[in-house]
Amino acid sequence: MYKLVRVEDQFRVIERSASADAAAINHVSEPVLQESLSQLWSPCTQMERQFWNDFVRKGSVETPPVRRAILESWERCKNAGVEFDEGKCRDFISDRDLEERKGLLREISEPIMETLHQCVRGSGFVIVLVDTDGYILASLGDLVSIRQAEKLNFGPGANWSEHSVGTNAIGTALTIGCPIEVTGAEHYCETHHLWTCAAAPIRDPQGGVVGCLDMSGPREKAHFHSLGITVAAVRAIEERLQLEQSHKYYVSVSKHLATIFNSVSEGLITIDNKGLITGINAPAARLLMLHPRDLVGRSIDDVLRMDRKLNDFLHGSREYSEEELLLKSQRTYVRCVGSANSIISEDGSKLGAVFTFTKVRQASSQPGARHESDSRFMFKDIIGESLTMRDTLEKAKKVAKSPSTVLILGESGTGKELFAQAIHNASDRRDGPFVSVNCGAIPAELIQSELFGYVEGAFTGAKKGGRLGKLELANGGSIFLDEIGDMPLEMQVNLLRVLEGKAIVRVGDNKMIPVNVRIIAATNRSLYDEVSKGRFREDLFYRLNVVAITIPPLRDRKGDVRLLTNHYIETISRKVGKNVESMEPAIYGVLEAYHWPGNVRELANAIEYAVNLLQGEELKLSHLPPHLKRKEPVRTMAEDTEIMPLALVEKKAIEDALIHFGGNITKVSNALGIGRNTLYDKMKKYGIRSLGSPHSETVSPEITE
Ligand SMILES: Nc1ncnc2c1ncn2[C@@H]1O[C@H](COP(=O)(O)OP(=O)(O)OP(=O)(O)O)[C@@H](O)[C@H]1O
Repeated sequence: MYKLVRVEDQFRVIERSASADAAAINHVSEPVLQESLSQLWSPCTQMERQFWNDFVRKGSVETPPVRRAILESWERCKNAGVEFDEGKCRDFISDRDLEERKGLLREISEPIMETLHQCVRGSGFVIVLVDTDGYILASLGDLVSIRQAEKLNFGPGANWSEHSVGTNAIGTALTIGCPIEVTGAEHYCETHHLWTCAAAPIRDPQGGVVGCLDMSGPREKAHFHSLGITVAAVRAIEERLQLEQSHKYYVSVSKHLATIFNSVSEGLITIDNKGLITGINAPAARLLMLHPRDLVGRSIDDVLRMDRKLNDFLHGSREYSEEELLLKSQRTYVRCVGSANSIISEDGSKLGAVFTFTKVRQASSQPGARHESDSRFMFKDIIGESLTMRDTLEKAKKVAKSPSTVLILGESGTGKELFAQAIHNASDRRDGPFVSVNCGAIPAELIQSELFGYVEGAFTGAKKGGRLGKLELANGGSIFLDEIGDMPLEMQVNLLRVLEGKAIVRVGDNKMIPVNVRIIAATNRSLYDEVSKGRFREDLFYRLNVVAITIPPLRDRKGDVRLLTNHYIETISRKVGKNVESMEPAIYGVLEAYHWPGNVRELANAIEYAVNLLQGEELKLSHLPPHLKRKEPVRTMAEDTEIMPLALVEKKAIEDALIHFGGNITKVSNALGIGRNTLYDKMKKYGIRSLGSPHSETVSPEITE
């Protein structure tokens, strides 16, 4: 196979093997070329030249006329000032420009050009691909044709449009937009009269001309099939272009779909008609606590245990819309609301299905319990820059990363739940559920089923199908047990079993169900106190008290009052649609002086009160709740002191010391200035239980001698 290569403005013939690369290129010797040329390329006959002669010399053609398309092309060439006695191309683009123009068209066309060349091999033809402007992008052919082409600069980078080199199949096909063959003296330039060429424009799928394919060779070899072969090759190129465009479109649609798929907050799973998972988005994978990588290609039946209705849908064609269901993967249970839709082909057959679901977020039918709360607070949402708050935040952030159980202590309204959410959201369980339960608000007789769930028929009034408990709902995430100090004693032992065995048994059942839940408990009571009074199990206390975080009351971090005030003025005024432009400076003083028994919650309420009273745009002292401005009555020592019988004072002193030293008898006796035996005697006398078992002083390593 031979090719033309351009060295500056000179073309040279090279030989290129079929598996050509640069190293396999040889220059062709001159005598070999000359011999081949004289054998094949002969001039036109007088007859053939007559019409051309008439036109270029006399300006018109007499009978018999040449083809109309040719004559029109000649007119265009004449008007464009093309020299008929020229024909050697002088218009080239740079190599860089050529490289840039090659692109997809050349990539697609080259194999087809090679096939075409194989078909006409030995007949002296050269196959040429040009772009839409007429610049040759690639050419290949037999030696003689390539040699002949070299004389005309008919090679890559040369412009073969009509206005550059006169009437020729390439330029004319591009101009008229349809296939054409131009032979001998039909060419406008005399030097082209030795040639015959057939060219057809190449169109993209939208019908625009993107280039042209040409087959040129010696005039005597003109064959009425040449144009047909060229057109067939062009169709093959056009089909490849169409395929390429479809592929591109498909890739772009897939990318769009993938983005939509992963942008929605709902869980989304797609399956094919055999039930194999074809896609699963990140929220779905998170809810099921599985990795998408492990799911695609697997049968949905192996991955999920679904309720019967969904199962019927996936294996039949029943509509399934916004129905509540329980999804079970090998790692978790999720109570969801889901819909499923079939993907139907044009012929009505089922191609697969799309299944969407969101986790149930509903208020509990039981007081004090939420099935699941939005764990939307993060550490960054906790306002406070006082030293104590900074220390507390520091500790909580460290704890968040560990898997340990956390006990949050603090007065009401200090932000215990806020911290619990922030800990969950900073832990590696952040993608799992956060379930909040207020143990103090659930009636004792209901707490068991609330936490552990129940099976169908467990008791009168039990729901059909049973119900999941909070611990199961929190599987894979965290459960926030608020007001843990209020949990009934008999329930505490069950919770202890969960902590020890990491499994639950639903009410009315005897099957152990493994659960993987991090417990974050909170209380505003002194659990030491509760333990010593026998109201809280000591063993549970130690299980929960692995890491304790105490949130300081607002009165101990006055520096944060101003920050919180500004925060609440901004958020509350936005919420109620008021505009607070300025504030009487004395407000801060009053707020900082107040003792805030209700902590941050009380402050938020006070600001809400003030903003609601606001008329105009300045927040005034008079808008604050009156009780904030009242001075605390100054009490005398005598008034302040509660008079108690001596025995009670002694009892209280022992209890307080036991709580203070966490039950450490030696420390307590030292602090009270009495011996250990005396301490035991007094504890017995006043009926004070030690924090340890009856036989040992303590049961916990944390409370030792
Ligand atoms: N440091 C803080 N920054 C911002 N908001 C806070 C902060 N502390 C508390 N809050 C807000 O105060 C309110 C009470 O907080 P939270 O419910 O967490 O308190 P709590 O200690 O759990 O109360 P309780 O013991 O009564 O259940 C919430 O609206 C919370 O967003």
